[in-house]
Amino acid sequence: MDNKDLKDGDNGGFSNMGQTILIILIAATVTFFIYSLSQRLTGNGATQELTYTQFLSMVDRNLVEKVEWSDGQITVYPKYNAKNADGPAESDAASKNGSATEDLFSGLGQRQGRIYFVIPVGADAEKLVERLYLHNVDIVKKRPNNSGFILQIVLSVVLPFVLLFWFMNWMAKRVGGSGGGLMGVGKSNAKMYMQKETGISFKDVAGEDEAKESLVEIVDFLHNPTKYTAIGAKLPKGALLVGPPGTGKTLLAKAVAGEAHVPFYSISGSDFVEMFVGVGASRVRDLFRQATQTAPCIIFIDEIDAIGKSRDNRYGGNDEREQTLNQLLSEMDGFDAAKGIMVMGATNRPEILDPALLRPGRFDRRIIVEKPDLKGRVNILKVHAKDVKLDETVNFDEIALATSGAVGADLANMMNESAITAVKHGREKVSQKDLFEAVEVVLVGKEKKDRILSKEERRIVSYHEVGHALVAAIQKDSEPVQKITIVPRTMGTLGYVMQVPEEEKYLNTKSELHAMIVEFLAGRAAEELVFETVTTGASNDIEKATKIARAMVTQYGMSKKFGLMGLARQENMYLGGRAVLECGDDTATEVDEEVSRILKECYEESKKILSENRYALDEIAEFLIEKETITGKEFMKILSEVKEKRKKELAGSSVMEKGTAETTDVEKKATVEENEVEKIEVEKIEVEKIEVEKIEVEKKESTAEAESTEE
Ligand SMILES: Nc1ncnc2c1ncn2[C@@H]1O[C@H](COP(=O)(O)OP(=O)(O)OP(=O)(O)O)[C@@H](O)[C@H]1O
Ligand SMILES: [Zn+2]
Repeated sequence: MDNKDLKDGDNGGFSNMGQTILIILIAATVTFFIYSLSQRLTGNGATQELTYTQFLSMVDRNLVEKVEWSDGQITVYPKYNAKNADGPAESDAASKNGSATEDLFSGLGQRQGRIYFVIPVGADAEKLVERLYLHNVDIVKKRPNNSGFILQIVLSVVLPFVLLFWFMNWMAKRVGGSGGGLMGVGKSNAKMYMQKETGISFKDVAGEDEAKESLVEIVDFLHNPTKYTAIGAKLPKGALLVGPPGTGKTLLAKAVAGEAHVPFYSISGSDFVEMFVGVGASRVRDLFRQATQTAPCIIFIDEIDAIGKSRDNRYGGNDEREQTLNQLLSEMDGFDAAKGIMVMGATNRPEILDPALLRPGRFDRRIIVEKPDLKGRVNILKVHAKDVKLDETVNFDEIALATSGAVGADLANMMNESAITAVKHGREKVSQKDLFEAVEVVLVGKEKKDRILSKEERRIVSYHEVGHALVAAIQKDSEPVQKITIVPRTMGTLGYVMQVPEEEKYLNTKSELHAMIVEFLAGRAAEELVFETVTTGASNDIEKATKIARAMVTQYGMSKKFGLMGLARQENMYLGGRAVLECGDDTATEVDEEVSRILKECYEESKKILSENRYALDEIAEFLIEKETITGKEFMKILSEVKEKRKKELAGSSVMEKGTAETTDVEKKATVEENEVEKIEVEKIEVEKIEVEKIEVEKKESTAEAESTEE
């Protein structure tokens, strides 16, 4: 610790010394330069001295137009082009004289009218006036004028300092911005930025009502710290904003500063960690020193986990980072909260923070900033639509339904994309269609028109996607299909099915999860069924299906084998991290077996649904190959037409017998399996019909989870 402090001091000392010398050198140069410039402008360049005798001689020769008389001196304005203008008499006089005045004049040429002379006034002022009258010289009596003098002062003294100040600021920014040259070492203002007024209020943050509620208190305390101290309350020093990326943590911190009308200091945790040992700590010190000067204020440290990682080395120790963290802790202990300094940190990995950071008197308030729910998303869209022109088709509820899981940053992005799309199509207002297009752009990327698939590939992709859609349409617990497309997108998908829930779900039943897996695997099932071969296109589907199956077994207590036993710990919950198994090796093997069993079962179910509906699969897939994109409505229409046709065909042929036999077979198998599955099977035929109608009616309530599948 001591060692570190010494080092910091050295760093600071060196850079301060260097800076001082540099300042003096630059100031001297600039002063000299500007002084000589100002001399030229205001003085000798335009004014020449004349002896009194020379002046009298000029007057006598009628070469003077006007004099300005101000205390103690006379400024002489010679006649413009005096030599030629005043006729032969003067000319004669001049040539006869041949004096110094003459020389002076001849050198002045055309410019002489603009040159004036300063001479001290002699004692015989009265006589001089008489003489001037005699020669028709205008006399202007002037009050002493200081403007020239003031200008000179401004130019030679003030300006250099202004310039210097500006220059230093610029240097500091430049040096700091590039990661700290020698001069920037130890200066926190490099990457930190300060806003006197953020101009952001709680109104600009939508859908985070709980977070805002807890922050209102902080605003009040910044407004009026004495109210709290008077009663003996200990003021909070720090608050930690915790939540997934893009949920508006930075925005909330700015809103607190904006509401309280206090300055906002912002720095990112990763900026503290430099390659020079000691720099981070010195930055922290600097930051707090500056903040103390402008208290009340807010210090916002984004990604605080970069410095605040636990010091127990479990996550990899780092001397520099520990020093920085120690400095931060001691600064937080050191300042007087009554001054109104509030330190706000943001992180999406709260579990790795050093417990010391979370102790009372430090970041003892934890404010959870969640992903927005349906209502929150609607409100966020509204906030960002403030300056966007919308037409009457726009319905934010629909968009919000289609974007479950999206955070504020995504929605802000979508709003902007939709406006760009509208412009691209030459429209003046954003329509619902533009918004949906934007949703897709954000979720799966832009259309990739230059990717040409071979004919066979297009067929495979088409069957794969229709496989997903068909299973979704037929299963009881699936979400309605909004759109099917085989236009490749920039984020790697060759086609996808977009589905829209009818309402926001906060809980999933076991049978819904089961239906999801069946649906994810349906793409691959269609490939195998039709082409008798499989492709790499299902990798994403398989990953998602496996994740759900694993969670069912290890986290949701949904497997018969393990029942309610919790077998995994969620890591990085805000970053969508994996669940880490917490069990013995033998159990882990059994978990894998169980997961594999579920997947196999679901895959078989998928294949069964598709083979039972093979006629529909073929027809819709062919239609999609031709059209590239079909809407959910079109899809449902074809599906019911095809079914109708099929029914008639079957009624008139003996094929019916075979079909029935197949179904019965599979149903028998299902009975052995879990209850829900059985129920679904039995109900399926009636449900299918009802579902189709229901979905058609409710199609207007579209939107949602685009299910991107890698094919
Ligand atoms: N609740 C919200 N209301 C309105 N806009 C939001 C909201 N959340 C996010 N945004 C928009 O998203 C942008 C990014 O949000 P912000 O940077 O605050 O997120 P963050 O949680 O700090 O993310 P990160 O963890 O990546 O730093 C904001 O500038 C804002 O435009
Ligand atoms: Zn797929």
